[in-house]
Amino acid sequence: MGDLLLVGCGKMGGAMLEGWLARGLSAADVVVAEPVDALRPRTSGVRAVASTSDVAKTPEIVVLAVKPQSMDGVLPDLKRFADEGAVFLSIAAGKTLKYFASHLGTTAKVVRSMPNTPAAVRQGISVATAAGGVSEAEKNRCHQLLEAVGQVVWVDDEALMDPVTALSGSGPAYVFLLVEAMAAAGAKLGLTPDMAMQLARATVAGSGELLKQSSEPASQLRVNVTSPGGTTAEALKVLMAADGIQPVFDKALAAASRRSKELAG
Ligand SMILES: NC(=O)C1=CN([C@@H]2O[C@H](COP(=O)(O)OP(=O)(O)OC[C@H]3O[C@@H](n4cnc5c(N)ncnc54)[C@H](O)[C@@H]3O)[C@@H](O)[C@H]2O)C=CC1
Ligand SMILES: O=C(O)[C@@H]1CCC=N1
Repeated sequence: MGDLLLVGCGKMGGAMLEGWLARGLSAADVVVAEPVDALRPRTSGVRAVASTSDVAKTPEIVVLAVKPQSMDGVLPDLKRFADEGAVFLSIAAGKTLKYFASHLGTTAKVVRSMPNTPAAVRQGISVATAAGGVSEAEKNRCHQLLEAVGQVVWVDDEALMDPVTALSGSGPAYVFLLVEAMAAAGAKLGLTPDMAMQLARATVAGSGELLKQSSEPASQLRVNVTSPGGTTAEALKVLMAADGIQPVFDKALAAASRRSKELAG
């Protein structure tokens, strides 16, 4: 996949690095810039430095995995790599291609993407969009990096990245909250908290695997659980009421999408 500089080795950067190494990217081809000593990889053979200013050689690809709020601080030192033709793959929420052009130069080759944390177990999904100057071969290189940790979808319309971020980028958090909420509700009905959490966790994980393996749509998998006149139907009357789960998700995703736009900065 060529030589690569990973800027930021936190939750997402670290997960992606593991995926790349597992996929056969040579450790000798990766440099990680991460100011937090404890987060710098130690065992993989990857070279790690505290700051991008310690990196002299222009990498083929620079993966930007710092918080959107840290981006202004990292880009000035990286502009020298943009000037030398490096391709930038950003995973930062909100940060637009226009933003990168204003900091790295209008000819900078930038791909904006949005992965999600199931990348840590190579079950992620990323959506990506490329600036005009990025060649098909360069897009392919970015595709390979994202594909090492899950599925990849490309879009031409960058405006879709805000709803994408709200749905799949932030989405794992909604699913984990669902586990917490189901466990809490089970405990209120008399289960011990431990047992309620065990049941909720296994139910969501198992349902996810069923969804993954089945060719049936989610709506049919739901129907398959719902015996006429049975227990599920009673619960779904509550969840699918006009004031049930849909308006809550509508509001939640709209809020996340709005925040993604605000982070454009
Ligand atoms: N956590 C998630 O679920 C997802 C996060 N993202 C995006 O990924 C990016 C990283 O997010 P997380 O991994 O969650 O955050 P994080 O805080 O775990 O990782 C960011 C890392 O960047 C490092 N950093 C800060 N300044 C730096 C600098 N000057 N040079 C090099 N490294 C520096 C920090 O020490 C930290 O380890 C964000 O832009 C976020 O929007 C995208 C998709 C999902
Ligand atoms: O919460 C955030 O801003 C990041 C982007 C998507 C998931 N986590």
